[in-house]
Amino acid sequence: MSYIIRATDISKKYNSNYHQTVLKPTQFTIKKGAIYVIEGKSGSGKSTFLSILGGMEKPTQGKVFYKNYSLYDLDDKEQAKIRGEKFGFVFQSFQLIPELTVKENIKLPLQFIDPPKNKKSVKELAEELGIISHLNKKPTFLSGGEQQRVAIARALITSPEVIFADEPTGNLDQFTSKIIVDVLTKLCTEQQVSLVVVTHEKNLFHHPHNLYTMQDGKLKVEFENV
Ligand SMILES: Nc1ncnc2c1ncn2[C@@H]1O[C@H](COP(=O)(O)OP(=O)(O)OP(=O)(O)O)[C@@H](O)[C@H]1O
Repeated sequence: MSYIIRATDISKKYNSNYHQTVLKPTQFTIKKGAIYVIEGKSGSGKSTFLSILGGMEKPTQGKVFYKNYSLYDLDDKEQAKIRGEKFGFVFQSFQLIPELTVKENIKLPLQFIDPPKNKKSVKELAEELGIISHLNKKPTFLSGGEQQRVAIARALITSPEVIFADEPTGNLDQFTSKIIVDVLTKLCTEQQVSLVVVTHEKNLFHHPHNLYTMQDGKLKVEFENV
């Protein structure tokens, strides 16, 4: 199989605002280890698109296939299993649990899934991400960039096949943003994890294999290499 995820003719209208087509009919394929960067203005539909691909928002029309499975035709439990075991998520707001230590935050997704094969240990990931000295601290004692590293470790701990990152540098200064993008793309490339990133700042990405712009719900291909 040449893809991990394939979306066919997906489009989206929200029930609360049915006259607006937030995502116009779109085809999209995610291949192993490839990097996809999607840029666009606020409100153009990027997060909606990412949520549909990541199994979090059912499209109004069209299908999303994870391998041979039509994701939204599976029952809730099966969908949750694929999201938990095969996908990782990184958000603008980090979404760490303040009451837990860094180590506990990183390990959290493992509680909900079958033990993954070839999993890296918390220590290995923390070393690669430069947060080893913070493992026993609570996240609020860390800088924004450090918290996002913790979130990246949490996304990678399950050995996912795809990471979906929604504005991962949206809360970070320019210098820290660059470091976060570099570490995220390096780890995904090394581990052959596909990466789909929504951003306002495409210039942070030096070597995306594929670049798109979203404009009023229409996805435009800038270039595709993989
Ligand atoms: N749950 C929802 N219900 C109704 N409308 C929504 C919902 N979520 C998003 N929208 C609308 O869909 C459009 C696209 O929103 P979306 O969040 O996908 O854009 P975006 O490009 O990611 O924006 P941003 O960069 O600000 O996050 C916007 O007009 C938004 O108001």
